[in-house]
Amino acid sequence: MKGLTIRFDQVTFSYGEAQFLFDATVSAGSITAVMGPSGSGKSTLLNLVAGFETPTSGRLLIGEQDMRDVEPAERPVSMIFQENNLFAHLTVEQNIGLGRSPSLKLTPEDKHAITEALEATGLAGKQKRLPRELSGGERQRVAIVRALVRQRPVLLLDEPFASLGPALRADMLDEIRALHARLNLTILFVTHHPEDASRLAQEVIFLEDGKTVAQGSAASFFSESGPLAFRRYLGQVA
Ligand SMILES: Nc1ncnc2c1ncn2[C@@H]1O[C@H](COP(=O)(O)OP(=O)(O)OP(=O)(O)O)[C@@H](O)[C@H]1O
Repeated sequence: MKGLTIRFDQVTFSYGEAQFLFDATVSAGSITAVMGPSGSGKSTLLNLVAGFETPTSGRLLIGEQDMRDVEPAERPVSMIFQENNLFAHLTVEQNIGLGRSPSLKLTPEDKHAITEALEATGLAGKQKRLPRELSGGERQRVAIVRALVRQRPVLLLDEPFASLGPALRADMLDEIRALHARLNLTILFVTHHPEDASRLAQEVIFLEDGKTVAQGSAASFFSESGPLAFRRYLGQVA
């Protein structure tokens, strides 16, 4: 699998009064943190990539393809949310199986891929459990496995580890990094935690008031010459 470039070419959108203008490029195979104050539009940006919302104007490209008429299910994208990623009445195995086949008609090849993914992520032995019989961290791990067996080149993470404690969050970030090294996906992740962004991200996109106001390497963002708006957000300058 190979990650794809995501391009926001003057993409506009609105929720009533809330107006958005996104202009940014996410390089193929990179890990990019999407940061900004609460309400600045981070989830909205991800929802546009996933196709849950449609731009009013401008173009959104994944790879070379304009996503205008491409349904969410057809997009080369998987998304993981903060919580409620899993169906409560389905087992771990079935929840992951949905990543391969929405009707759960699984081929031997699908089953093999699922078993392999369960083993690679330390979930082997738990495949018959229901989500409520797992810890919060394990549930998110199942959501990650389901996204991975889908084999889509773009992975969107909307604060997926926000409800986990710091040590577990750090472990999960390390897992994401390992998966990225193995699969070379394009990963776009929303976080409120600067330490998570500096731990995982190569690039940062910073939003304010519904706009992409700065973009650059994580190294430059977290240096003293980082964008002023970002440093203000971090509380490093008045
Ligand atoms: N479905 C919706 N209908 C109407 N307004 C919405 C909807 N979703 C989001 N908004 C508004 O759009 C703006 C941006 O919301 P969004 O969730 O993208 O921000 P965010 O940066 O992800 O915030 P947070 O960090 O708090 O999760 C907010 O003003 C929000 O109230």
